[in-house]
Amino acid sequence: TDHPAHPFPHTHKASEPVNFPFILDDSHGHIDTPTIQLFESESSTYTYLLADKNTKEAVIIDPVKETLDRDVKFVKELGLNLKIAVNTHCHADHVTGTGLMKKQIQGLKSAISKHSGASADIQLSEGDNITFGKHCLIVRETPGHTDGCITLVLGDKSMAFTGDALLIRGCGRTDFQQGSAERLYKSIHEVVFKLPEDCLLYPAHDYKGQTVTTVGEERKYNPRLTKNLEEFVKIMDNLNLPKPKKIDIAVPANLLCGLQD
Ligand SMILES: N[C@@H](CCC(=O)N[C@@H](CSS)C(=O)NCC(=O)O)C(=O)O
Repeated sequence: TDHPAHPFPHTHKASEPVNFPFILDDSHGHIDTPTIQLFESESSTYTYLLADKNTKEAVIIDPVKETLDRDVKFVKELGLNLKIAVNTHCHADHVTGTGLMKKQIQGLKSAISKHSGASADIQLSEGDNITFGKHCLIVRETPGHTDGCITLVLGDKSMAFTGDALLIRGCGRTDFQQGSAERLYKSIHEVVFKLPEDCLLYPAHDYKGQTVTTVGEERKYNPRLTKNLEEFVKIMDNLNLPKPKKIDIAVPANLLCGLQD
């Protein structure tokens, strides 16, 4: 395919969120795993499409209802066999595109953590594998932003999709949906920060145009998670963020795969 290669090492210099597909660089050994990072601008959500180049089996992470047509078009244009649409948690700020996507793509199954309280074809638990071709995503439970938050780690640990647990130089808020700053701190330090230093981390959101980070960078520069637990809890208790605008629509809808009228 003629999608531009993602630059390595990344620089975080982009002033606008990347809104074009990229294929991972040969040197990272993933030339046969096309990975596409897509952006939904209203909720600043990243959706990821990963595929095995040979078998064309694919997985989509965190699709958004508003960008359903775009994502389905990508799947069709790339000739992918999209097997699983996985949500990293029950989102509070946007409605998932999973339920509607299932209606358009035959055989597509939805997946979410069993701790999310949401309905899906597959209820995921710690250590489960989501396979696509010769690749797999390993489910790691990273609660704290919500009870049912998961981080999806590529089998060789070269990249991980952190949902709202770890954001670039930030983290998910912990003031609703069973949020707990203590649990989030433990999840990040005991799961995400234990991944290899150069493991690429892809979040579910970014509000500043940043697209990717690494474990090493976040361990060193994350302004919240480099603090001790007590200071972290204080920071999280004082974020004073306004409630997500769509929370009252999004949460009930996402408990039903985004299909509530
Ligand atoms: N303004 C947005 C919501 C922004 C927000 O609260 N983001 C969440 C993740 S989506 S629930 C978050 O955890 N933010 C952490 C942070 O430090 O910004 C809207 O109205 O939807």
